[in-house]
Amino acid sequence: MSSLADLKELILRESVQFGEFTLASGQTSRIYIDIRKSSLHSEGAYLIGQCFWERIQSLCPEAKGVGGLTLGADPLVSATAISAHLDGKRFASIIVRKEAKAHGTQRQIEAPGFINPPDQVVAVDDVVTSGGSTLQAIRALREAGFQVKYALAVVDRNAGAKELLADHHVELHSLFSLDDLCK
Ligand SMILES: O=P(O)(O)OC[C@H]1O[C@H](OP(=O)(O)OP(=O)(O)O)[C@H](O)[C@@H]1O
Ligand SMILES: O=C(O)c1cc(=O)[nH]c(=O)[nH]1
Repeated sequence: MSSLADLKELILRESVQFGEFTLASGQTSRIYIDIRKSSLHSEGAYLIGQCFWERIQSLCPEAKGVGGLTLGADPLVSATAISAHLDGKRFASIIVRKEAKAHGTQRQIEAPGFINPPDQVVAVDDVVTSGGSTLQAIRALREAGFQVKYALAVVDRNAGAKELLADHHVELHSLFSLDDLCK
C-alpha cells in the first residue's frame, strides 16, 4: 500500500469521531477529525511526514520550510523536516505561536537559524474548516518577511478555506477531503 493509503486507514481508525462538536470557527458539527491522534502516533507521524514532503516537493520545490500555527501543526512540521532530512535535504520546521512571547525572545515565530526572509515557506495545518487558523499563521509568516504561496492540510473539510486563502493569494492543497474520509 502507498503511504497515502496507509495514512487514510490510520486516520479512519484513530482520528474520526462522531458526536456534537463546536469547531474553532464557532460552527457545530457531528463529525470531528482529531488529527492529533494520528500525528502524535509513531506510524502517523512517519506517514504524514512522508506524504507532506512528497507533496511539497511537487507543489513548491523552492520551499525552504513548512510553518503552521501551534498546536495542531507542531507535529506536522517536525515530521516533514525529518522526512526531508532522510531524503538528504535541509528543511526548516517553523512553529507560529498564537501570540508573541511576552518574555525572553518575545518571538511569535520559532525557526532554525538557516531560514531567513524572504525564503519561501509552505503553510501547514492538520484540519482546515474556515481556513481562519491557517490564515493567522500565514499572516504572521508574511509579517516576518517569509513568502507564502501554498498551504497544505492533512484534511480539508471543504467549508470555505480554499476560497478564503485564495483571496489572500494562497493556493490550498490537502491530502484528504472530509468526503474521502466520511463517505
Ligand atoms: O480552519 P479553521 O476554522 O480555523 O479550523 C481549523 C483549526 O481548528 C483546529 O485547531 P484548534 O483551534 O482546535 O486548536 P489546536 O490546534 O491548538 O488544538 C485545527 O487544528 C485547525 O488549526
Ligand atoms: O474546525 C475545527 O475546529 C476542526 C474540525 C475538525 O474536524 N478537526 C479539528 O481538529 N478541528
